[in-house]
Amino acid sequence: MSDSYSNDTFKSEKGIHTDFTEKMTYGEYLQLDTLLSSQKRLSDHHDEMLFIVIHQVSELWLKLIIHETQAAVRAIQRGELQSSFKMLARVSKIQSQIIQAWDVLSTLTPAEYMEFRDKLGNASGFQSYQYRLVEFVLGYKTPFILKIYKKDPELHAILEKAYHGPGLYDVAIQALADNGFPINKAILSRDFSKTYEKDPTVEQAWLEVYKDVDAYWDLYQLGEKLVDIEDWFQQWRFRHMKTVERIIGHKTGTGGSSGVGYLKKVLEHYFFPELWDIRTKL
Ligand code: HEM
Ligand SMILES: N[C@@H](CC(=O)c1ccccc1NC=O)C(=O)O
Repeated sequence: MSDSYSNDTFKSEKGIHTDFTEKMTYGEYLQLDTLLSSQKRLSDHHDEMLFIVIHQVSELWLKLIIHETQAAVRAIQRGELQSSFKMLARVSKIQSQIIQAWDVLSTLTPAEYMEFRDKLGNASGFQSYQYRLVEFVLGYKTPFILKIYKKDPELHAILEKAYHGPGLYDVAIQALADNGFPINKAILSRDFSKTYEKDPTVEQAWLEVYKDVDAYWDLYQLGEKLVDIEDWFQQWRFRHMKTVERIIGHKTGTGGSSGVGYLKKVLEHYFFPELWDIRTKL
């Protein structure tokens, strides 16, 4: 199945190109012309290349995270938990890979960054729509985010769809209900465009799953896959915050936020709260 938000196959009106693939080269298949001519520095500063490449690599990995997570949501909805585990495990591996990028970026000194920072204008990672799609599929819905994309109707529509759709945790909670756990009806039919807030029936269900993992092995595996993803996500947020502090200290962000202060605040958010709360109770 193709991505729900991007054009990801070589297609003509007749369908996927097969005649073309016979004589195709490595570079054509990977569209290296486009990919490798997309690193355009705005300054002639040597280190701006590092800055661009790190961001582009991160965006490519985000693309795969979205592809895998959206497919995992659909698999869980179909009750195919085993197949979702494979995709969610892949997501965690990508997350661990993305985090390594901070070590490379940390070789950029504050003085080097300041030599080209003013060229970035008001652009900021804050505007990364793929990052927002990941937050949305993980269930974090911040109302002011959609407004950023008002001037781009196509992008706005993609984000709006994800904003109003169920997140990974919503389908996991539905799986708990489908397996006989008494989940509050208001949670099952909740407005998905609101960030999830914890509920005692969901906590009770996860508690029972975690107390008897042999009886509920699949649901336990699902819970642990979600904990892995949240754990890595928080590590990414933390490394971003620390790398930013290391490079620009407490300067205000180009996106208009307080900078490090804002990034520390976001760290307080939990995606799957009950899965963390139960640790204290087990
Ligand atoms: C020198 C390197 C970097 C600096 C100084 C930096 C700084 C910042 C700052 C200050 C913010 C807060 C918003 C603002 O006011 O601009 C922010 C947000 C953000 N940055 Fe970076 N950043 C850097 C590298 C990266 C990289 C490599 C990525 C990877 C894609 C990234 C992705 C993001 C995202 C997604 C946000 C939004 C976070 C949220 O709203 O929770 N940043 N960054
Ligand atoms: N917000 C950063 C600028 C920045 O990092 C940035 C600028 C343009 C494209 C991507 C960026 N990366 C992440 O926020 C700053 O305040 O220096």
